[in-house]
Amino acid sequence: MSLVSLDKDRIKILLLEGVHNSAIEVLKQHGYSNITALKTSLNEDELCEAVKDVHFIGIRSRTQLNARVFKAADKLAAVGCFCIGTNQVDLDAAREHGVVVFNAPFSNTRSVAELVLAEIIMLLRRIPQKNAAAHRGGWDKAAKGSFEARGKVLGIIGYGHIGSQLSILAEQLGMQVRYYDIETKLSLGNALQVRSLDELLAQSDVVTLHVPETPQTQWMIGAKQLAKMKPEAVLINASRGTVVAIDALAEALKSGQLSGAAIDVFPVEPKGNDDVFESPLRGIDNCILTPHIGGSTEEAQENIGIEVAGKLVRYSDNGSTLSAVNFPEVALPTHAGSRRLLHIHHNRPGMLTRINQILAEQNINVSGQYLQTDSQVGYVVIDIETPPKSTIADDLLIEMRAIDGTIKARVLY
Ligand SMILES: NC(=O)C1=CN([C@@H]2O[C@H](COP(=O)(O)OP(=O)(O)OC[C@H]3O[C@@H](n4cnc5c(N)ncnc54)[C@H](O)[C@@H]3O)[C@@H](O)[C@H]2O)C=CC1
Ligand SMILES: O=C(O)CCC(=O)C(=O)O
Repeated sequence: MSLVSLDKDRIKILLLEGVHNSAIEVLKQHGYSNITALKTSLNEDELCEAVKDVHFIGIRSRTQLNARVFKAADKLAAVGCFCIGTNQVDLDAAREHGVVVFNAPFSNTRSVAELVLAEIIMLLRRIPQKNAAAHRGGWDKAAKGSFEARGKVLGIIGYGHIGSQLSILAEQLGMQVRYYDIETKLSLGNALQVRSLDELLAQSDVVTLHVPETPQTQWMIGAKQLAKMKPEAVLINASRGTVVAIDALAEALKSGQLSGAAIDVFPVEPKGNDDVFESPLRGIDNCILTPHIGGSTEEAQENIGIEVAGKLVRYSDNGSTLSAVNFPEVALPTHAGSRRLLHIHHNRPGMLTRINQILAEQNINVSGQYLQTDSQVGYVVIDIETPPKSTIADDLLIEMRAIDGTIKARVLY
């Protein structure tokens, strides 16, 4: 019996935060049946307990996978982020533990762009406050302060997959698009890139944020930036909760400095649907609050489930790391007729020599070898020809694990 490779039904998979059923279907189609799926995220202590025997974990944006969690997860091979953002994962800690992290870089982008487009119209027409008044028995039919989107300036911060799709949709409405991005970008349609954030804030009737969470984007919109926006402009944030200083925004909305806002993401978000949502923005009528649902459509979630589960399957079955966000990328053919060993190590001189020495000493016939490195990590995949039922791959693995500098080594099913 194999010592170190696992039959597929013993490979444990933990899915959190209501990952779509499409993911479970893909995993099952490929023979993975040992799946636990939970609707909520888990806190740090719960995670440290839950990940102990887990080989693959699937999360969305809420679950924080930090260094302590990776330390507790000694069997973990890969993380699937069933979303775009990977800021909730300590990617360096994952790599140091030989854990590959995947995400779904495009599948929910259209959903976010559509929601933002709808919010632009709602905010320019002052629908949030009129809606709130009507619910209280009020009747505010005045046109004052309500505008068409046509001809207005939309300022997009972050012209990536979401920002650029929104740009096209907004032009269909007759909006003039300006954007600010730290990179030089291809402007779509008639959009214009501006040179600074301040320039964008000063020109725009609507400002919308589509940047990742990074040290540079943290609190990039605070009281100072809000003061630079046009009087009565509106602000939309469906990127990350740490990008906008919420207290400053609440002030700007209450004082009428901004005419409205739509916020989908918050510095602290509830763990699951049953938890209470706390925010200084609660109760402010001219603010649309949504529970981080920019990407929550049936279409997006189904596609993300298929995409990320597919990446986990390819890594588990083949060792393929194509499109990993923290790891050297290797696209691998299937390995029918051979056993495949994976060796993940600190990128230092001599590692490949040591691995090949072991293979030579054992007189192993290598039918394929693949190596990819980044500044920190080396990833070697070796296909060997062995007689059926031979345990030679397992013996080799034990020797390879003993090489100084090894982070993780395994033999594939
Ligand atoms: N509310 C929701 O449910 C969702 C939120 N998101 C968030 O939206 C973000 C953006 O998504 P994508 O457009 O797909 O990402 P992307 O990576 O395609 O685009 C991000 C853009 O921001 C730019 N950027 C980075 N730092 C910047 C800075 N300091 N100033 C200006 N521009 C900067 C980049 O150069 C890039 O063009 C994600 O990172 C995620 O955090 C994504 C999907 C769903
Ligand atoms: O739908 C989710 O859980 C998170 C969406 C998101 O923020 C992302 O894809 O980065």
